[in-house]
Amino acid sequence: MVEDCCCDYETVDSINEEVLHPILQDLVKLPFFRYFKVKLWCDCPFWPDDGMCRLRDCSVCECPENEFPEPFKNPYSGLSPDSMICQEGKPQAAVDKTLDNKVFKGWVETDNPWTSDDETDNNEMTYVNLQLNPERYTGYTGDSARRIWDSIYKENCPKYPSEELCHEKKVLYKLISGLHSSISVHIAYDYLLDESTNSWGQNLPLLYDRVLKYPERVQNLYFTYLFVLRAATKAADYLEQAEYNTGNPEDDLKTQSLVKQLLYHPKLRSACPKPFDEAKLWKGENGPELKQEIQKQFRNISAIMDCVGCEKCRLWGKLQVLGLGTALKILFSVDGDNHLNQPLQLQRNEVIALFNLLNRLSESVKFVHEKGSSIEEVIKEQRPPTVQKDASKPNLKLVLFVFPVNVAVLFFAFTPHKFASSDSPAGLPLRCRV
Ligand SMILES: Cc1cc2nc3c(=O)[nH]c(=O)nc-3n(C[C@H](O)[C@H](O)[C@H](O)COP(=O)(O)OP(=O)(O)OC[C@H]3O[C@@H](n4cnc5c(N)ncnc54)[C@H](O)[C@@H]3O)c2cc1C
Repeated sequence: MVEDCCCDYETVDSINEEVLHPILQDLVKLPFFRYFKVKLWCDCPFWPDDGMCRLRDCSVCECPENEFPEPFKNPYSGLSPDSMICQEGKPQAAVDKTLDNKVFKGWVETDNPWTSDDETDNNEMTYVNLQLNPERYTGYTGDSARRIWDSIYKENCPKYPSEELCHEKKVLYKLISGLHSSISVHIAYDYLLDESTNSWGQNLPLLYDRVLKYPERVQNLYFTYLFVLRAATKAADYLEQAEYNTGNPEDDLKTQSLVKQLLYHPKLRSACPKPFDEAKLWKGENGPELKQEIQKQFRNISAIMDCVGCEKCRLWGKLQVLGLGTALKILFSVDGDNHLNQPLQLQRNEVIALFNLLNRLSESVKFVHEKGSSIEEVIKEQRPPTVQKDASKPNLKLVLFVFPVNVAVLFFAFTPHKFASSDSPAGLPLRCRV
């Protein structure tokens, strides 16, 4: 069984491959799920942006005006001619959020207590076509990337959950770790293998080194997938009735039908009816305070996304953290005061983030499942020779082991009288036996 969940790994793999993955792949290509509204401007509240991305691939290609759906647009402010071309990292103002209310039946501007995004800040928002900006290797690495992950784990969800850590905090840790695994899997799946020829492909050693080598990271990936899946199925009635209006009636009908197929699929409903049991959380005496605390930590993580120093990583980081925040909002509506009877209200962007996150996790689970069993053999063949042990370099472990032994030998060797023993066989001094 996936820990804390209600399904086993084999079932997850089979429903993912047979049901969820194919539907999600079609769904995210449709206009409704293709466009994500995001503030790409990096206004990090914690550190100035010092992260430099090496590749052109880390900048986001924004949408030309004629591309994104009519009902998504602000009728009062046209796009500047600048936004007609594919830009590198220039945020454009092109969004009017008030249209959400008209386009999406029953969708209002509700705050999400789990995230820090200020959606009313329309002037800085831009639409991005996710299909043009795949999540893949960008070259973002080094101190800036490391600092983001470190601060997420150290300050907002402890890295190694100890036995005393309460169940709810472990859940937060596992969600972040699962998301981190999924990001690494996507880097490995679509990697720049040769910069000079611009050739892209799978990097299996990286998949192994960053994810598969650590069973806990794989477990957390499956956990996060089931958690988000549970949120989507819990909100099935709401999501089924929503109006997916982008001004393309044919595509919009298809969107609604695929959402329904996904959430009510008989195989999913019978094999894994409740992927995660949220009712077990916040049960202790201090449940409400704990919820407030964890909400605050998650909001912090959401704010840290503004510090990601590579635009495309920031886009996907923001989207996926919003997706997780949406799952948390659905499962633990609505705020820290336990207003459980409040009707669920989601923003369009939250639903877009939820399904795109589900799709990312589904892709990661599929790739991990496909490569998991055979990977050790494969990477042995693929590892470049430089990775193999270099005989000219000392092996640190061996040095650390041999050094004290050598010292001991020398010590015995040069103090024969003290350690010579009459009981040693053949009267040899003890040093000879060493
Ligand atoms: C929000 C965000 C989005 C990013 N998106 C991209 C992207 O789209 N493309 C891209 O090329 N790079 C992206 N990066 C950078 C990428 O995640 C790595 O930071 C980078 O590739 C350097 O990797 P690393 O080997 O140093 O380890 P990192 O992945 O940076 O990990 C740092 C440390 O965290 C721990 N750790 C690693 N994985 C897990 C896990 N699953 N669970 C728990 N602990 C773990 C390990 O101790 C590891 O040493 C993103 C970074 C962030 C913060």
